[in-house]
Amino acid sequence: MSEFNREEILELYKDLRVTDVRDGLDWVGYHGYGTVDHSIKPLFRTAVVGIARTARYLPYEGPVPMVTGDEYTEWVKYYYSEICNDEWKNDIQEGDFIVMDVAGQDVGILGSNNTLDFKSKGARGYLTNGGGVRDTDECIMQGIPVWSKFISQGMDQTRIRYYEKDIPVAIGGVAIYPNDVVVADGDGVVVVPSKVAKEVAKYAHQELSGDKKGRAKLYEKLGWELDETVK
Ligand SMILES: O=C([O-])CC(=O)C(=O)O
Ligand SMILES: [Mg+2]
Repeated sequence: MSEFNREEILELYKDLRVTDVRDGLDWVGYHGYGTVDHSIKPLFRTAVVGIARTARYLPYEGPVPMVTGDEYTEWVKYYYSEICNDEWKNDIQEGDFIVMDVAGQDVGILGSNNTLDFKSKGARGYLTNGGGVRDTDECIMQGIPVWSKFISQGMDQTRIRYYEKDIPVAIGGVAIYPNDVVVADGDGVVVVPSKVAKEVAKYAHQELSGDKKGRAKLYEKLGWELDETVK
Protein backbone atom coordinates (compact mmCIF):
# COMPACT_ATOMS: atom_id res chain seq x y z
CA MET A 1 0.00 0.00 0.00
CA SER A 2 1.54 3.29 -1.04
CA GLU A 3 -0.19 5.45 1.54
CA PHE A 4 -1.67 4.27 4.81
CA ASN A 5 -5.10 5.75 5.32
CA ARG A 6 -6.39 4.96 8.81
CA GLU A 7 -10.00 5.92 8.19
CA GLU A 8 -10.17 3.90 4.99
CA ILE A 9 -8.68 0.83 6.69
CA LEU A 10 -10.94 1.11 9.75
CA GLU A 11 -13.97 1.39 7.47
CA LEU A 12 -12.83 -1.60 5.40
CA TYR A 13 -12.45 -3.81 8.48
CA LYS A 14 -15.34 -2.63 10.64
CA ASP A 15 -17.73 -5.52 9.90
CA LEU A 16 -15.20 -8.32 9.60
CA ARG A 17 -14.99 -11.17 12.08
CA VAL A 18 -11.65 -12.50 13.33
CA THR A 19 -12.27 -15.65 11.30
CA ASP A 20 -12.85 -13.68 8.07
CA VAL A 21 -9.58 -11.83 8.59
CA ARG A 22 -7.81 -15.09 9.42
CA ASP A 23 -9.10 -16.50 6.13
CA GLY A 24 -8.09 -13.33 4.27
CA LEU A 25 -4.52 -13.73 5.56
CA ASP A 26 -4.48 -17.34 4.35
CA TRP A 27 -5.67 -16.17 0.92
CA VAL A 28 -2.60 -13.95 0.52
CA GLY A 29 -0.13 -16.55 1.79
CA TYR A 30 0.20 -15.56 5.44
CA HIS A 31 -0.98 -18.93 6.82
CA GLY A 32 1.57 -18.97 9.61
CA TYR A 33 1.23 -15.35 10.60
CA GLY A 34 -1.24 -13.12 12.35
CA THR A 35 -3.06 -15.29 14.89
CA VAL A 36 -2.21 -14.20 18.44
CA ASP A 37 -1.76 -17.21 20.72
CA HIS A 38 -5.00 -18.60 22.14
CA SER A 39 -3.74 -18.09 25.71
CA ILE A 40 -4.58 -14.39 25.15
CA LYS A 41 -8.32 -14.06 25.74
CA PRO A 42 -11.00 -11.37 25.88
CA LEU A 43 -12.08 -10.01 29.25
CA PHE A 44 -15.65 -10.22 27.92
CA ARG A 45 -17.19 -11.01 24.54
CA THR A 46 -17.03 -8.03 22.24
CA ALA A 47 -15.53 -7.10 18.86
CA VAL A 48 -13.01 -4.33 18.14
CA VAL A 49 -11.00 -3.26 15.11
CA GLY A 50 -8.19 -0.75 15.51
CA ILE A 51 -4.80 0.42 14.37
CA ALA A 52 -1.87 -0.91 16.40
CA ARG A 53 -0.36 1.59 18.81
CA THR A 54 2.55 -0.16 20.49
CA ALA A 55 4.44 0.19 23.77
CA ARG A 56 7.03 -1.89 25.55
CA TYR A 57 7.50 -2.40 29.27
CA LEU A 58 10.20 -4.26 31.22
CA PRO A 59 10.09 -5.85 34.63
CA TYR A 60 11.16 -3.28 37.24
CA GLU A 61 14.57 -4.21 38.61
CA GLY A 62 14.35 -2.08 41.76
CA PRO A 63 15.16 -0.84 44.21
CA VAL A 64 11.91 -0.70 46.13
CA PRO A 65 12.42 1.89 48.86
CA MET A 66 12.01 0.65 52.42
CA VAL A 67 10.22 3.72 53.75
CA THR A 68 7.17 4.75 55.73
CA GLY A 69 3.77 4.81 54.06
CA ASP A 70 3.89 8.60 53.81
CA GLU A 71 7.35 8.51 52.21
CA TYR A 72 6.09 5.84 49.83
CA THR A 73 3.29 8.22 48.76
CA GLU A 74 6.02 10.69 47.74
CA TRP A 75 8.13 8.01 46.05
CA VAL A 76 5.12 6.94 43.95
CA LYS A 77 5.03 10.43 42.41
CA TYR A 78 8.66 9.98 41.36
CA TYR A 79 7.88 6.50 40.05
CA TYR A 80 5.04 7.70 37.78
CA SER A 81 7.07 10.62 36.43
CA GLU A 82 10.45 8.89 35.92
CA ILE A 83 9.95 5.12 35.74
CA CYS A 84 6.47 4.46 34.45
CA ASN A 85 5.19 7.55 32.65
CA ASP A 86 3.37 5.63 29.87
CA GLU A 87 4.40 8.21 27.24
CA TRP A 88 2.12 6.68 24.59
CA LYS A 89 -0.92 8.03 26.44
CA ASN A 90 -0.09 11.61 25.43
CA ASP A 91 -0.74 11.16 21.71
CA ILE A 92 -3.51 8.58 21.43
CA GLN A 93 -5.48 8.91 18.19
CA GLU A 94 -9.07 7.93 17.45
CA GLY A 95 -9.01 4.30 16.33
CA ASP A 96 -5.88 3.22 18.22
CA PHE A 97 -5.69 -0.37 19.46
CA ILE A 98 -3.21 -0.16 22.34
CA VAL A 99 -0.76 -3.07 22.10
CA MET A 100 1.41 -3.49 25.19
CA ASP A 101 4.34 -5.84 25.52
CA VAL A 102 4.44 -6.17 29.32
CA ALA A 103 7.01 -8.99 29.23
CA GLY A 104 4.40 -11.39 30.61
CA GLN A 105 4.28 -9.50 33.91
CA ASP A 106 1.45 -9.83 36.41
CA VAL A 107 0.68 -6.13 36.66
CA GLY A 108 -2.49 -4.07 36.33
CA ILE A 109 -1.30 -1.23 34.09
CA LEU A 110 -4.86 -0.72 32.93
CA GLY A 111 -7.71 -0.12 35.36
CA SER A 112 -11.23 1.25 35.36
CA ASN A 113 -9.89 4.79 35.80
CA ASN A 114 -7.09 5.29 33.26
CA THR A 115 -8.88 3.33 30.52
CA LEU A 116 -11.73 5.86 30.64
CA ASP A 117 -9.20 8.62 30.04
CA PHE A 118 -7.65 6.68 27.12
CA LYS A 119 -11.14 5.95 25.74
CA SER A 120 -11.98 9.66 25.80
CA LYS A 121 -8.84 10.22 23.67
CA GLY A 122 -9.85 7.59 21.11
CA ALA A 123 -8.41 4.24 22.27
CA ARG A 124 -10.70 1.42 21.16
CA GLY A 125 -9.14 -1.65 22.74
CA TYR A 126 -6.12 -3.16 24.48
CA LEU A 127 -3.92 -6.18 23.88
CA THR A 128 -1.25 -7.38 26.31
CA ASN A 129 0.98 -10.44 26.62
CA GLY A 130 0.66 -10.67 30.41
CA GLY A 131 -1.87 -9.42 32.89
CA GLY A 132 -2.25 -5.73 32.32
CA VAL A 133 -5.76 -5.15 33.60
CA ARG A 134 -7.38 -4.79 37.03
CA ASP A 135 -10.68 -3.41 38.37
CA THR A 136 -12.14 -5.83 35.88
CA ASP A 137 -15.71 -5.78 37.22
CA GLU A 138 -15.80 -2.05 36.50
CA CYS A 139 -13.90 -2.40 33.21
CA ILE A 140 -16.56 -4.87 32.05
CA MET A 141 -19.36 -2.59 33.24
CA GLN A 142 -17.73 0.36 31.45
CA GLY A 143 -17.29 -1.72 28.27
CA ILE A 144 -13.50 -1.50 28.14
CA PRO A 145 -12.33 -4.17 25.69
CA VAL A 146 -9.13 -5.97 26.79
CA TRP A 147 -7.46 -9.10 25.46
CA SER A 148 -4.86 -10.40 27.91
CA LYS A 149 -3.42 -13.63 29.32
CA PHE A 150 -4.88 -13.08 32.76
CA ILE A 151 -6.21 -10.51 35.21
CA SER A 152 -3.85 -8.73 37.61
CA GLN A 153 -4.53 -7.23 41.02
CA GLY A 154 -1.34 -5.22 41.54
CA MET A 155 -0.69 -1.66 40.39
CA ASP A 156 2.33 -0.62 38.27
CA GLN A 157 4.64 0.73 40.92
CA THR A 158 7.69 -1.44 41.69
CA ARG A 159 6.52 -4.05 39.18
CA ILE A 160 7.16 -2.59 35.76
CA ARG A 161 9.20 -0.02 33.88
CA TYR A 162 7.88 1.81 30.81
CA TYR A 163 10.57 1.47 28.15
CA GLU A 164 9.51 2.74 24.70
CA LYS A 165 6.62 3.36 22.32
CA ASP A 166 5.85 3.07 18.61
CA ILE A 167 8.20 0.13 18.04
CA PRO A 168 7.61 -3.46 16.89
CA VAL A 169 6.56 -5.76 19.74
CA ALA A 170 5.98 -9.52 20.04
CA ILE A 171 2.60 -10.54 21.44
CA GLY A 172 1.46 -14.17 21.58
CA GLY A 173 3.89 -15.20 18.85
CA VAL A 174 3.06 -12.35 16.46
CA ALA A 175 5.35 -9.45 15.63
CA ILE A 176 3.12 -6.39 15.71
CA TYR A 177 4.29 -3.16 14.07
CA PRO A 178 2.81 0.29 14.53
CA ASN A 179 -0.08 0.75 12.06
CA ASP A 180 -0.81 -2.95 11.66
CA VAL A 181 -4.52 -3.72 11.76
CA VAL A 182 -5.68 -5.45 14.95
CA VAL A 183 -8.98 -7.34 14.81
CA ALA A 184 -10.32 -8.90 17.99
CA ASP A 185 -13.50 -10.66 19.04
CA GLY A 186 -14.64 -13.71 21.01
CA ASP A 187 -12.34 -15.89 18.87
CA GLY A 188 -9.25 -13.96 20.00
CA VAL A 189 -6.98 -11.57 18.14
CA VAL A 190 -5.59 -11.51 14.61
CA VAL A 191 -3.10 -8.98 13.24
CA VAL A 192 -2.74 -7.86 9.63
CA PRO A 193 0.50 -6.23 8.43
CA SER A 194 -0.37 -2.77 7.09
CA LYS A 195 1.28 -3.47 3.71
CA VAL A 196 -1.25 -6.23 2.93
CA ALA A 197 -4.24 -4.77 4.78
CA LYS A 198 -6.28 -3.91 1.68
CA GLU A 199 -5.64 -7.21 -0.06
CA VAL A 200 -6.46 -9.22 3.07
CA ALA A 201 -9.70 -7.22 3.51
CA LYS A 202 -10.76 -8.06 -0.03
CA TYR A 203 -10.60 -11.82 0.59
CA ALA A 204 -11.95 -11.49 4.13
CA HIS A 205 -15.06 -9.80 2.66
CA GLN A 206 -15.31 -12.56 0.06
CA GLU A 207 -15.37 -15.10 2.89
CA LEU A 208 -17.86 -13.10 4.94
CA SER A 209 -20.32 -12.60 2.10
CA GLY A 210 -20.15 -16.29 1.15
CA ASP A 211 -20.78 -17.24 4.77
CA LYS A 212 -23.73 -14.83 5.08
CA LYS A 213 -25.39 -16.27 1.99
CA GLY A 214 -24.96 -19.82 3.24
CA ARG A 215 -26.21 -19.08 6.73
CA ALA A 216 -29.14 -17.02 5.46
CA LYS A 217 -30.36 -20.06 3.47
CA LEU A 218 -30.08 -22.21 6.60
CA TYR A 219 -31.94 -19.59 8.66
CA GLU A 220 -34.76 -19.72 6.10
CA LYS A 221 -34.83 -23.50 6.16
CA LEU A 222 -35.05 -23.37 9.96
CA GLY A 223 -37.81 -20.76 9.79
CA TRP A 224 -35.67 -18.16 11.58
CA GLU A 225 -35.91 -14.44 11.03
CA LEU A 226 -32.81 -13.00 9.34
CA ASP A 227 -30.59 -11.01 11.72
CA GLU A 228 -27.71 -8.60 11.05
CA THR A 229 -25.16 -11.44 10.97
CA VAL A 230 -26.67 -12.82 7.75
CA LYS A 231 -27.79 -9.60 6.02
O1 LIG B 1 -3.79 3.06 38.67
C1 LIG B 1 -3.48 2.47 37.66
O2 LIG B 1 -2.37 2.55 37.09
C2 LIG B 1 -4.46 1.51 37.06
C3 LIG B 1 -5.76 1.59 37.74
O3 LIG B 1 -6.03 0.89 38.70
C4 LIG B 1 -6.76 2.55 37.24
O4 LIG B 1 -6.47 3.36 36.37
O5 LIG B 1 -7.91 2.46 37.71
MG1 LIG C 1 -8.00 1.42 39.62
